[in-house]
Amino acid sequence: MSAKVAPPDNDVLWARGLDCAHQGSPALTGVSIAVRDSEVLVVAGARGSGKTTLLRCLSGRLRPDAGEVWFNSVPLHVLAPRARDRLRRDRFGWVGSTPELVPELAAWENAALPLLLSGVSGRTARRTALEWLERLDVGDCASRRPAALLQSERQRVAIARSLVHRPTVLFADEPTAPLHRHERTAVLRTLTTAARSHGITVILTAQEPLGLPRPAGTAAPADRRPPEIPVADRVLTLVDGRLTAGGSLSAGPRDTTPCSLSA
Ligand SMILES: Nc1ncnc2c1ncn2[C@@H]1O[C@H](COP(=O)(O)OP(=O)(O)OP(=O)(O)O)[C@@H](O)[C@H]1O
Repeated sequence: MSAKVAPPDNDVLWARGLDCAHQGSPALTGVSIAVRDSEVLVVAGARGSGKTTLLRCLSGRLRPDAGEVWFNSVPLHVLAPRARDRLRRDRFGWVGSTPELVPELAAWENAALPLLLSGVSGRTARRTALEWLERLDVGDCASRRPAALLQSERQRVAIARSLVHRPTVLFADEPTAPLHRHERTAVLRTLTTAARSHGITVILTAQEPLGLPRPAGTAAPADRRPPEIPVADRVLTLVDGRLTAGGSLSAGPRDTTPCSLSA
């Protein structure tokens, strides 16, 4: 794979022509995407449309069969495994749709892991982890192990862990999937508000219709409209492994579709 052209300066993450197949079945075909610094981007799509595969390729977890992925001026697609792992540890955060916590560690230790692994002192790591657990309404779970927590509490701990080291980019793959419906908006709001206040770029996947903007002209009258919570600056849609909106790398006005989530 060639790596001759660096991405534009204002894009923190940039990919071109991504192809990725699982056991011969194409999951991504010719996907190009440019992610701006500090934006909250939703990648929407039906089940099996390729959202997880795209996030895994963009975050260096999975090497695409073809195409380029750049993080700032670093070509992730040709980076040696050790350098890629270090970059993922220090600059990226990941939270998936099921919480994967270390069973032997308390909630605060799980949340503090990215800091402890990068050499931050135990005391600072603990204090910072506790702040994030409080922010995610699981401060009182700090000393418990994952087995003693509800699934929704475990997921909040996993979200705290994904943000604790203030990553440059947070990859959030359907992060509210294990939560009850009434908890989802609050957690999404906490996640996106925290990311915005720390300048963290977020790429968030959602199944339709979650996260999609209301079609033009179909807004309910203001007095009957549920409260809307700003989630994303932009929404891109994947259909059968192809981006269908806003993913173009060509020059010109960018897609700036705002996105809200009805509570
Ligand atoms: N490890 C794998 N082995 C085989 N096929 C896979 C694997 N991972 C994904 N696929 C297939 O690749 C396609 C895209 O899957 P992917 O998980 O990226 O989609 P998705 O939009 O995230 O779906 P979901 O919302 O269900 O998580 C699907 O057809 C899926 O069945």
